[in-house]
Order: sequence, then C-alpha cells, then structure tokens
Amino acid sequence: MKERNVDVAIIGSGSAGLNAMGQVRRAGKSFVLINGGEPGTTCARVGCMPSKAMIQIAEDYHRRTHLGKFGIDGHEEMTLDIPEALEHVQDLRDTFVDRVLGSSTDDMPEDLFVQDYARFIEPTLIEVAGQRIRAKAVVIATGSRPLVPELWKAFGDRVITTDEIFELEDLPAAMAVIGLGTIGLEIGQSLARMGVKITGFDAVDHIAGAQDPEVNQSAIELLGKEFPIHLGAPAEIAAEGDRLRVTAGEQSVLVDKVLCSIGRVPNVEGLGLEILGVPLDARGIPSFDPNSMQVGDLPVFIAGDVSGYRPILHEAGDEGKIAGYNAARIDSGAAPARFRRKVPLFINFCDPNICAVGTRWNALDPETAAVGQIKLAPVGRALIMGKNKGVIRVYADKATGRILGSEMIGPKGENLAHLLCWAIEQGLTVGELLRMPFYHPVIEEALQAALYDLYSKVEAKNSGGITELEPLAD
Ligand SMILES: Cc1cc2nc3c(=O)[nH]c(=O)nc-3n(C[C@H](O)[C@H](O)[C@H](O)COP(=O)(O)OP(=O)(O)OC[C@H]3O[C@@H](n4cnc5c(N)ncnc54)[C@H](O)[C@@H]3O)c2cc1C
Ligand SMILES: NC(=O)c1ccc[n+]([C@@H]2O[C@H](COP(=O)([O-])OP(=O)(O)OC[C@H]3O[C@@H](n4cnc5c(N)ncnc54)[C@H](O)[C@@H]3O)[C@@H](O)[C@H]2O)c1
Repeated sequence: MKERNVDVAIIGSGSAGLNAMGQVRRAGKSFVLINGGEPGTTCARVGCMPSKAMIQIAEDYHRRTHLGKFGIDGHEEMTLDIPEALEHVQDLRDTFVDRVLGSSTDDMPEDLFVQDYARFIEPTLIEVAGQRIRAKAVVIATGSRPLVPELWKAFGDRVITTDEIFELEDLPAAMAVIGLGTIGLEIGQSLARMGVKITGFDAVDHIAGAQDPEVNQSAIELLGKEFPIHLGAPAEIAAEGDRLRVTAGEQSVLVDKVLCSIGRVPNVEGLGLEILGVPLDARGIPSFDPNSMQVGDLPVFIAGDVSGYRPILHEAGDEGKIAGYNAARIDSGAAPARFRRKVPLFINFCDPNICAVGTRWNALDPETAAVGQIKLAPVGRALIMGKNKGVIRVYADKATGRILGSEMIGPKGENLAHLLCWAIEQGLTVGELLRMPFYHPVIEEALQAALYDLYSKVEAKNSGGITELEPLAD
C-alpha cells in the first residue's frame, strides 16, 4: 500500500478541522485534510445555519399574533406557504455551504484533501482511501451525529433528526419532539409556529438543559403555551397504522412523524481509537487535556464536537485552533502549549432565548454566592416589544461582588448573555457593571435591574457617594 509522509494529518473537515488546518498552514507545515461523509461542515449543512433560518421564518410569522393589539389589520389572513418557506431555508443553507467550501476545500488538490473515512493503524499512521499516511501529529476532528435508538430506526423516515428535517419539502400535520434540549426546543417551537401540531417530551423534569429552577419554571410555562410539554418519563414509539404512537408515562399522542432530538454521539466508529493505548470513556473518547487538546501524552490532538467537551461552534473553532497550533509544533520538542478556555456561553435561540453564562446553578456554593433577579414583566422596552416574559438571574460572589454566572430566559437574551460573559471574562464586579452606561429605553435595563437586585445582596460596595458614578480624585 502506498505510504506518504506529512507533518500533520487532520481527520474531519468540519469547523474544528478547518480551524486546525488554518493554524498548520500558518506555521508553514505540510498536511493532509481527510473527510469522510459530506464536506461543508455540520454548522452550515444541518446545524446552526439552517436551524436559525427556520427559526427566523417561524418567529416572523408568529409575530402576526401580536399585530392585532397594535391596531395592525389583516394579520388574521396571513398564511405561510410551507414548501416555499422550506425552500428558502434550503437556499440559505446552500449559500452557507457554498461559502464554506469556496473558502476551504473547493480548490484543494486530491493529495491535500482526501475524501474518505480514516482509520488509525498506529498513533501516527493513518489508513485512508487505499493509502497510508505517516504524520508527525494527528488531529481528530470528526464531529458528532444525532443519536437514534436502534429500535426507532425501524420506523424509517417517520422518525427524523436534524440531518433530515432541512431536506423536507413539506411539513406533516402532527409531530412529536422527543428530547427538549437545545435542538428539540429550537426546532420544536419553530415547527409549532409554522403550523405543525407539536407535542414535546423529555425524560427529565427540565427543558433546554436549564439548571436554575426559576429559569426552568419560566421556560416550561412560556414554551408550554405554544405546545404541550410532557416531562419526567422517557418516550417510547410504536407504529399504529401508518402513524406513530408516542407514549411517555401516562401521556400518549398519535403523530405523523417524530423529531428525535435526544442528544448526539461522537463519530468514532471505525477510527480505531483503541490502538492509541489511552483509556477511552463510555462514549469511546480518549482522555485529553482541554487546554492543549492533547490526547494522553501522544502526538495526537482532539477538537470539536467529537470530544463532547463544549459542543458548540465557537468552542469547536477554538479547539481546532489549539489542536492545529500544537500539532504544527510537535517536532519542536517542547510540551504542547496550554490555552485558557473562554468563559462558557450558551444560547438557545428559541423565543424567548434561553441562555447560560459562566458558572452554572448546580456548581454554585450557596454559602458564598449571591443571586439577583428580575422578572421581565415590568421592563419598559420589553413591554413595548410585546415580549415582557421571562426571568434573568445573575450570580456573584457574595464577598467580592465578582460576577460568576447567569441563567436567563428573555427577549434578546443572546445579547444580554454576551454582555455578562464579557464582564466575567474581564473579572468585573456587580458594582463595576452598574457604573457602565445604560441607555433608555433598552432591553439592557432589564439586566441593570437584575444587577441592582444582586448589588443589594453582595458585601462589596462601590466607593464614593453614588453607586453608579465614580468619584474623581481631587
Ligand atoms: C441542529 C443544530 C443546530 C446547531 N446550532 C448551533 C448554534 O446555533 N450555535 C452553536 O454554537 N452551535 C450550534 N450547533 C453545534 C455546532 O454545529 C457544532 O458544535 C459544530 O458544527 C461542530 O463542528 P465539528 O468540526 O466538531 O464537527 P463537524 O462539522 O461535524 O465536522 C466533522 C467532520 O468529520 C467527518 N468525519 C466523521 N468521521 C470521519 C472519519 N472517520 N474520517 C474522516 N472524516 C470523518 C464528518 O463527515 C464531518 O465532515 C448546532 C448543531 C446542530 C446539530
Ligand atoms: N443554539 C445552539 O448552540 C445549539 C443548537 C442546537 C444544537 N446545539 C448542539 O447540539 C447538541 C445536541 O443537542 P440535543 O438537543 O440533541 O441534545 P441535548 O443533550 O441538549 O438534549 C437532549 C434531551 O433529550 C432528552 N432525552 C434523552 N433520551 C430521551 C428519551 N428517551 N425520551 C425523552 N427525552 C429524552 C434528555 O433528557 C435531554 O434533555 C447540544 O448539546 C448543542 O451542543 C447547539
């Protein structure tokens, strides 16, 4: 079998793999990029981008339900052309995929971009497409795919995942969404708003991965107004004629299709990771350092969703950069560089957005943490928008006032979560945040109100006579 040598072999041309390639190129090292399956990245093909395109349509169409209150007539007659809407999602998806391919692999020669599934023969020897590639370092960036229980696969295209939903040309009348994590809520709510009769199920008693009980309760209440939500029992599926009966505990519903959104599994089958000689966890992932992305003490690095560490886009990109940077420098003899990871930021784009930042509720020490909150109901700008629903909860260290984290459900949560995340990155205290300007009337005033509540509960207070203003030195 033909064998050739490169400095770095990157397995997977998703967002993590492409970022790794960028670093290797910048370091002037030779490489091969290997991709089994469709190129174009999960984000652009079946992930972030088509899902947000669908959410946008659903949200704009849903907006008609507020218009009557504003005196805008004609909204009752508004209809949604589903095939046209789905075609628009597909067109946008194709644009995003073309952009990714155009700026990455489109013009790469076959010896640099090998399209097949790779397999480890040794930690630095890869077999792919009938050839062997000896690399000084290897980056594993093979991503993940939707988890579908074996039994449910027998229902064919009546049980679909996000890998199939953006291919549909029309929508069924009734669907169950099993799994109300990120995907289940984003897509389930969109489908409901587009006119599909949705019933949601989750085995646990919280949705959207919410940990803060106030946020979880508000989320269940608000989303539950749009479609029935059944929690606390795992769902099962049985065929009933050409339809499907979904049952969970006492609850049961007959539907045309099921969206299976019960999580994702890493793409590791056939990779032969066992030959690395590093202990593998229950998901088949070798132990690695999340600051260097190094696997054990091997010249092997892991990045992106396959690691399961932080399966979101900007983190996959960061992990790809770290892995690529270190892989390109493996022959320097120095230990791989370790990088500080960013403050965790998570945004669920359902409406209202559900977000989590920094230290999560379950990790807070009730002895040392203070919690401030604001319910959105009285917030002026939210009221004007007709979106004064939800709650913002912000956590700080009681003694120092330093912001630790937040969980929230509210309008423009995506923006407020960024502000808080950047404040935590900067090590700011609640007092320092209150000294920032807040325009009027903006949704940030909701955050300001939560911060005032939090300020009243922390010991560290601002110096000078006015909380919001820094006194000038004489
Ligand atoms: C519906 C949905 C919505 C999402 N929305 C968001 C969002 O709004 N914001 C956000 O931050 N994140 C979102 N995500 C998550 C985000 O898409 C992922 O974190 C990101 O795409 C992961 O990139 P990756 O490079 O790790 O994997 P991928 O992009 O999946 O790349 C892995 C590549 O490896 C290839 N491969 C697999 N096995 C092998 C093998 N053995 N040999 C060679 N190649 C192989 C695959 O074919 C694939 O091309 C969403 C995900 C989904 C599914
Ligand atoms: N906005 C975003 O950033 C975004 C959007 C979509 C997806 N993603 C990424 O995709 C990943 C996967 O999303 P996901 O929603 O599939 O997974 P998830 O882990 O967020 O949610 C899965 C849910 O399914 C439930 N579940 C599992 N088995 C069940 C059963 N038999 N019956 C009922 N419920 C069951 C779990 O309790 C959980 O709540 C996320 O972790 C995230 O990283 C991110």
